[in-house]
Amino acid sequence: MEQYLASATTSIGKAVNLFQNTDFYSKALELYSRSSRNELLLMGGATFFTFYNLVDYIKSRREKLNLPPRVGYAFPLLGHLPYIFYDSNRFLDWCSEKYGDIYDLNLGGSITTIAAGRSAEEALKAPADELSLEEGILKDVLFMHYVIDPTTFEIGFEANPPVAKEVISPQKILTLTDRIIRGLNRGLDILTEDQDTYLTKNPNLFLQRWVAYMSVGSLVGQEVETNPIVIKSFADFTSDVTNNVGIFLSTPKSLHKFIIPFLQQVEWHRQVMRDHVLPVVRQRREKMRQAEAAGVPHGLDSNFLQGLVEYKKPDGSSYTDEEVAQSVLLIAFASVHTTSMNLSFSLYWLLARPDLREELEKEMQEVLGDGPITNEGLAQMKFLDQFIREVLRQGVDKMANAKAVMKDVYTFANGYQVPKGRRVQSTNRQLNFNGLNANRSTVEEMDPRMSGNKTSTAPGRDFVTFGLGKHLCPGRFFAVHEIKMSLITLLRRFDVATASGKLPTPNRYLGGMIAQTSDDPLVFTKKK
Ligand code: HEM
Repeated sequence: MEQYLASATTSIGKAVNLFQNTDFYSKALELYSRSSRNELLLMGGATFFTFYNLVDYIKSRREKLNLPPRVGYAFPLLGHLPYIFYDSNRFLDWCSEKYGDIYDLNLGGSITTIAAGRSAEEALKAPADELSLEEGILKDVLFMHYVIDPTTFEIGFEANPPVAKEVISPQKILTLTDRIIRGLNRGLDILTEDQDTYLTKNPNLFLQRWVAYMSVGSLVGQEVETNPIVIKSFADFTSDVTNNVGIFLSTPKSLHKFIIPFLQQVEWHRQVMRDHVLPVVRQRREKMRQAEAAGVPHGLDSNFLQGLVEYKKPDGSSYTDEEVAQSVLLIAFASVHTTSMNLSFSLYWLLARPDLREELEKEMQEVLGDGPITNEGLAQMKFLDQFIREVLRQGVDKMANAKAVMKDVYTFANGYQVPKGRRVQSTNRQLNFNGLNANRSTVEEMDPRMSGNKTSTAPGRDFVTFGLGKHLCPGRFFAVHEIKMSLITLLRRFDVATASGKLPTPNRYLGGMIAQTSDDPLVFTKKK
């Protein structure tokens, strides 16, 4: 044993020496000094995984499965993370070229299967009882089960998808246009404090809140569309959950229960739902009872909350008033961050590429002139749609949609097998850019015209931002509709610029893989 430890220590020592003599070492030091708190926590978390996953690693090597090839050249403890931090585009493109559509990476000791090409499509399309996003991201990474009870999760996965398909279908969203526009104008007035020049130091928070202003009326209902507390809860729920992720990842799971009471804002969100949404659910159900007794239609507006009020479980029963009210938090989770992030990407792309902004403004003038935003006008704005599709394609993670294997073994069509509990991630940016991360990876190369006649809500092999197959995002029509109207409204009402006066970098990558928006402060100056 001692001999083994001595030789292990010597090998680690050699590897460390080797590492210190490489170009990576100076890059790593530079990265460390530039990294944000979240990035460092992410790295810390990954290092902890080394120890957690040791048992799983040894077990999976012993199993007689047709495992995907393991990529070589891993560093001690950090595995392949240094390559991903340093140049994820080149590294992932090289992995695909050398190992094909499926391979295993060591991410700080945690073995993760990376699915590219056809295998990625397969992973994206897999049913949740085989590859589960709920287990792979929501529980494993975001620790959502600390804040969301099992029934609310059930509503999120069983009821929300069919309700969304019904209430925010491509046809139904056209009836929501005026309500969304009212909400976004109201939100803009409130958030810019009606000032002629407004500086936002935290643009992403600004955009999250703005998206909540425009969404609450259409998704929850007109009863709460101007309620500032519901809007704040709807806007902030996701960031209140995700802000704690780095801390959880860097702390052993056995200690989580001690830190939860100090970290979660979530009880406040639950109380808001009880105080402000529960009475709405009760009033609507009462109205429905009265209408049914009188044999007349209830006449209530169709929206997400109403869809859940009316939703019947497979056994014919309904969710309780309280369960329906709490599930609004999961609607906020699915809709606010995703939409505001892509709105943010869009805005920073327009700032980074004045030529694209000019082209969009030209189209706005030609189609809408000084008239109102209409569904007919939006349908004619081809460049806007091409631009948003391209922004959505650019804005995905390089290793994305982490799904946990739920069966004893998940077998891919090419015969490779992945054991239960292992996480499978798909190379979404590569997929979106025809198999190569390197494609259109600079700001200058971003090119909306490459979308041709493909639309921003139609998924495809080269457009997996909304997922693929059974779990394809049913909220995509609503999200794109909101982003389009927000951009037009913002450009019409304000001159938008970075406070620094510099061109921003629209896409950044946390840890080299997770897409992040710019956070350069913005100045909004009212147009006369
Ligand atoms: C740009 C904005 C959005 C993006 C990029 C996005 C992305 C996604 C993705 C990738 C999935 C598939 C997850 C999987 O593979 O299991 C998904 C599912 C889902 N999204 Fe979105 N989403 C957006 C906006 C919205 C909005 C606005 C809503 C609702 C108002 C929504 C509701 C849902 C629901 C309910 C599901 C689950 C579908 C299912 O499991 O069958 N999303 N979304």
